[in-house]
Amino acid sequence: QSPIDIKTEETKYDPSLRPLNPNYDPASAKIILNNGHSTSVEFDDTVNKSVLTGGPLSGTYRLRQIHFHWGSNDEAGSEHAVDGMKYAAELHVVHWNSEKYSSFVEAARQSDGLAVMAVFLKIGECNPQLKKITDRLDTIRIKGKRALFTNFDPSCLLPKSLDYWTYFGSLTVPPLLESVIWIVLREPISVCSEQLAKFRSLLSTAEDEVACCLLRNYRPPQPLKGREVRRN
Ligand SMILES: COc1ccc(N2C[C@H](O)c3cc(S(N)(=O)=O)sc3S2(=O)=O)cc1
Ligand SMILES: [Zn+2]
Repeated sequence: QSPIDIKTEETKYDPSLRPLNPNYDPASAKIILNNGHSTSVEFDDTVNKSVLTGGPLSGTYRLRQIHFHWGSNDEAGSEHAVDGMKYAAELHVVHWNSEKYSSFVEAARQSDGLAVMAVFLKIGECNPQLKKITDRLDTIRIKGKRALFTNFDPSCLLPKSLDYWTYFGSLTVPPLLESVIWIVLREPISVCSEQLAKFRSLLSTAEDEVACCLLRNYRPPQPLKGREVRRN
């Protein structure tokens, strides 16, 4: 299950791991959405226009969506931890194995079906690339709201270094399917408190319900149960 606390001393260098090769077309971006549990940017995944190859992956994984996890304060919010330390937030870039499976839903049931790249958000400078997303959150405050959001390449949210840890895990949201090859980037990107506050102002409730803010949406670390965490 995922997330996990990555004990860096116990990770294993694997020379067979290749460089990550994200190749995204900004035209694939379609909408920005508040699904009540997070905010996501959904991409057109009907063709192999935006894909991730390389790293621990064999074959081509098609970009489906990106979304974020955060906490009620800047001290915690990430899902993965590094030597017990949590970051303020975490970005997930979700892909599915379009080479072996014909749909996302089918891929989500296979152990090699999904590949999620996780990027830590560390409190610091405001992030100008993230601003493109946080500036739109006031238009999708209510659960279920969506807005057009195109011409966006999620590579702009990746750190300089694409060095990573990788392990086999699960979705961190129900139905918690054990179908994810996790690729956790070692270098964080920056986010400022004001930007995080905008995520927390999203509502987990719909129009006809009593308003409730989406203050935190991270799952705590799960037991490793003998799994190996490799690094490139
Ligand atoms: C099978 O039912 C599903 C249908 C759709 C989804 N999605 C939406 C979720 O936000 C979500 C959360 C993921 S995380 N935190 O990376 O593990 S991945 C993901 S998703 O885009 O696949 C998940 C299961
Ligand atoms: Zn996630």
